[in-house]
Amino acid sequence: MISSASSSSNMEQESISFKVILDGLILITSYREDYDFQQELIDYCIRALKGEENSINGVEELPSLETPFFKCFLDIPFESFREDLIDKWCHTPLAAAKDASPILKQCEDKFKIVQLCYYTTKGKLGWHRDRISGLTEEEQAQLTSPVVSISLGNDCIFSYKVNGYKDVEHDLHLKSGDILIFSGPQRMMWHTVKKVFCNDTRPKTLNMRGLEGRINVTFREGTYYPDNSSPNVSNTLQ
Ligand SMILES: O=C(O)CCC(=O)C(=O)O
Ligand SMILES: [Fe+2]
Repeated sequence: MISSASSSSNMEQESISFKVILDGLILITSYREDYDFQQELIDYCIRALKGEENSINGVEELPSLETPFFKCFLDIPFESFREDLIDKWCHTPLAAAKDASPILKQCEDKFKIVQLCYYTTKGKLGWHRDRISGLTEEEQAQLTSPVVSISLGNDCIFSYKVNGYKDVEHDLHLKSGDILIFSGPQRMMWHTVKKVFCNDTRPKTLNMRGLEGRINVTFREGTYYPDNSSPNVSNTLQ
């Protein structure tokens, strides 16, 4: 069952509205309409993706994954990402969501990594859970710390399963400016990016510097670790 709520904040966003999709799974939609706010993050991400952003590309050799349909920096240290953007896009929405979600409030924030991915309009991401490298299976299973995931540019279909890989799937249509938070009981849910829509789904006022696809930024506890236990999964991240 989906419940909606909103919360006031004294930051740039006057009111943050969100849907509690499930305990621990929250969708914030109120950043959608503020195009200047989105553009600032888009500009920063595109500079980083093109190797022009010193705070990210200048620090060290960052591992990246690249296919014709996908480019991803998996391992950006949290402290290298611009601090004001972390406040605006991670801490502020998370604090507002915590006010409405007691389960999220109980989850400890442990942000260490930013993952920045660009999907072309043919890009996809296979079914996976956001496991963290360096942890045992038991430790993975106990993860509850929030993952804050931002969509920018074209729309996509993000699908998830609540009770394991064999469960039924649910689709979410994510739009530019949406923030999805998963944590607590949903921290290890299976999820996928099924489809990225073509160019005309993004707001025309947003400038993607000629890129036609979608950007995803996630703030998370650790570096992604491939999910080898998934049966018949073609996972772009592996
Ligand atoms: O692009 C998205 O919305 C989700 C990406 C994702 O699941 C991941 O990078 O682990
Ligand atoms: Fe993921």
